[in-house]
Order: sequence, then C-alpha cells, then structure tokens
Amino acid sequence: MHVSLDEARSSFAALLASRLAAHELAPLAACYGRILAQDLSALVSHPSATDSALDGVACREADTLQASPDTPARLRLIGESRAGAAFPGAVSTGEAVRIYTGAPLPDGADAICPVEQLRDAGEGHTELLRPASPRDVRHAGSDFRAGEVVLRAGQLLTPQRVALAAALGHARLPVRPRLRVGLLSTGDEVVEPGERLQEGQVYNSNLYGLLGLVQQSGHETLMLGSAPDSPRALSQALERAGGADLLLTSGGVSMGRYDLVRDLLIEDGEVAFWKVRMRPGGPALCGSWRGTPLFGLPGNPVSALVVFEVLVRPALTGLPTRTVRLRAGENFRALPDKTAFWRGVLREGAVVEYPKQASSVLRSLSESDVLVIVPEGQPVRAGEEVEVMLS
Ligand SMILES: Nc1nc2c(c(=O)[nH]1)N[C@H]1C(S)=C(S)[C@@H](COP(=O)(O)OP(=O)(O)OC[C@H]3O[C@@H](n4cnc5c(N)ncnc54)[C@H](O)[C@@H]3O)O[C@H]1N2
Ligand code: MOO
Repeated sequence: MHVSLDEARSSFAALLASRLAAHELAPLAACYGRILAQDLSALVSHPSATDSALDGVACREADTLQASPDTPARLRLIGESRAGAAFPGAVSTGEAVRIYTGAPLPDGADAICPVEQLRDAGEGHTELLRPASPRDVRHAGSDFRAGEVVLRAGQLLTPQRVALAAALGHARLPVRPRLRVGLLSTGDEVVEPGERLQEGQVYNSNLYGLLGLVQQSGHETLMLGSAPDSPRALSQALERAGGADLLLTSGGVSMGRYDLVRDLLIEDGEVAFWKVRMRPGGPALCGSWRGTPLFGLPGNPVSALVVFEVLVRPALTGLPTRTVRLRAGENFRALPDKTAFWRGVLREGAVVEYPKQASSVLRSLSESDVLVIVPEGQPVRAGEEVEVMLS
C-alpha cells in the first residue's frame, strides 16, 4: 500500500529519532554543515560599546548643522579615540575628537563626520564641510545584546552562521550528532567507474551522488561497495557496516525477481513502509535490518537522488525541505495518485519542463535548475505559480 509523503517522512524520522536526540560540543572550525542542537544566545553585546562606523571626528551634531563647504563648522581637536584606546575625557560644545572605525564614541559626542568631509584648519582645529551625522554612530548592542537568542536549534551551520556564533562569543557549539551512514549499491550489473564496462552493465553513479548528499547533510559515510543480487551477498555486505546508525541502499526495491532488499527486511528486520505516492521514487522502502534503520532507495539514478532530497535529507537534517514559488512558463501535468517532482529549467523568469523526465536520465538532474512539485491530481497551468525545490 502506498504511503503519503508526510507519512513516509514521519515514519523515517521516528526510526532515527533516538540516534539524533543527543548533542555534542564541537569547536567552531568543525561546525560547518552541521546542525545546531540548541538555541544560542549572545555572551556579549555587539558593538560592545557605542562606537563609530567611519574614520573621521566625533562631535556634537548641534555644532555642525549649518556646515557646508562655504560655511564650514570649525571645531577644536582635543584628542583621539582608537579601537582599544578610548578617549578618556568628554566632548563639549565646539570640540571634536579624531575617531576611527570601531573606536568608542567619547562622552558628550553624538555624531560623526567622515575624514573625506574634513579640512585642516591649523592650530589644532578642523573644519567640517557638512553636518556630522548621528547615523554613523553604532549604538552598543544594536546588532545583538548579551543574553539575546540569536541562532536557533535546528539551523544549518553555514559559514555565515559559524562566523556569527564566533561573534556571539562561543568557541564550541552544541551540534546534532553525526550519524554513520553505510552506503550500499545493489545489482549484478553495477560496476565501479574506472573498470571496463560490459554490455548491459552500468557504472555505480548512485554511490557518488549519495556520498555527497549524506556528507552535505552533516553526516559520515561508510562505503560498503556494491552487492550482487543474492540474499547472502546482500546480508554479508550489510554486515560490513557494523556500528552504522543508518543503512542506505540503492536498487533492488521494485517488483522484479531480483529485488531483494525488501525480502531481507521481512526475514531479518521490519518494513516500516514500501512504496510512496511520489514520482520519481515510487518504490522507496524503509524499515530496519537487525535493529539498524535502513532506507532502500530505488535504483534508477534520478529516483535515488530525488528520494534522498524529498524523504531522507529532511530526517537527517531535521529541517523541512526549502521551497519557493515560481511562475510556470508552461503547463505541468499532474499524476492522479502521486506527487510529481518534475525536473524544471528557469527561462525568462519562469520555470519550464526539462524535455526528458525518465528516471534513468541522470542528465536531467545535472541540466535542470529546480524540481517542480505538482501535487496529486492538480495540474499547473502556464502563468500560475508553482512550488519548486532547488535541485
Ligand atoms: N513491473 C514493475 N517494474 C518496475 C516498477 C514497477 O512498479 N513495476 N517500478 C519502476 C520504478 S518506478 C523504479 S524507480 C525502478 C526501481 O527499481 P529497483 O530499485 O528495483 O532498481 P533496480 O531494478 O536494481 O535498478 C533500476 C535501474 O537503475 C539502475 N541502477 C541500479 N543501481 C544503480 C547504481 N548504483 N548506479 C547507477 N544505476 C543503477 C539499474 O541498472 C536499472 O537500470 O523499477 C521500475 N520497475
Ligand atoms: O519512480 Mo521510478 O522511481 O520513476 O523510475
């Protein structure tokens, strides 16, 4: 019986839940691509003191309101404020302090005039050619305040967010555990790239798609090679994954005599679901083998990678699939009982269909820009908006 996309996602997530529940502390430099496990608050405020956004002078705005090249505001220079060496005194009417970007604003000053708008007036004075601006004062805590939650549990740690975490004052971050994911390709016909290909054989492209996708999702991979179509060879290959948190297989989940992965689960584990209301990827299989969660991806190369994006990645990252809406540049057909994920190409601000949609055409993923999501029985007309995933 075919399950819905939501049922498939929650069923797989439930199988992984206990393994993903823990968290560990990782140094910042090891956090790229990992998932934050707890909310993160700022340990300090930024800026830590009210400071200047420009190199120039700090003064009182009221002294400079009429300043122009013809009627410059003449101010007496009384000192300097540098990052790390604040001016110790206060600025009074008619006075200015030289200041540099990021240096603390002296007491009494409320505005900045940049160096490009200054003219030397001799005798320890400077002339402002335009009014000093309070907008170039950066107030303490205006970016974030100590104690404020700035990053949220579940966020993917991109380089930008790791940089922000460093700015918040954290040296180590609570991250979700890395699962060890065993990857196994199945099929007598599957051959490693670099070897000689006989007629009827196919190179093991699925492995090289899945390897990268698992790593991109923040987890470790364990290469189990490929297994021929025999129950014994299959279980021997999976045994090599001792200690894996998840087994990811490709091929052998459809209706053929040699589609053996499901039999393996029936005999030595449990089937959580088999067949999902989606295309490509209908025959996806999920369950556990000897207590280890197993996801059986279909062998067709497009199906394997699309099922990963739609069903596997959300569970591995804990993040929902990110979609955007685009204008359809042509009609997209719907399937009566399956959500379709058609490969789409961006053209003139709209999305059109990639010409070859067969699940065996791996080029369709390489040459398309998005996966167009067409819900069951709801065709999309040209000009309407359609939801897409980046592929
Ligand atoms: N009678 C039916 N036949 C099929 C059905 C069906 O419902 N009834 N479903 C079709 C669909 S949809 C898909 S998808 C495939 C899935 O089949 P399997 O998961 O059993 O995969 P295989 O039969 O082993 O291989 C399918 C195809 O993919 C190539 N392949 C396999 N492994 C790799 C790999 N590691 N790298 C690259 N390519 C691979 C394989 O050579 C086949 O061409 O079943 C349909 N059939
Ligand atoms: O849906 Mo299969 O997964 O199209 O070839």
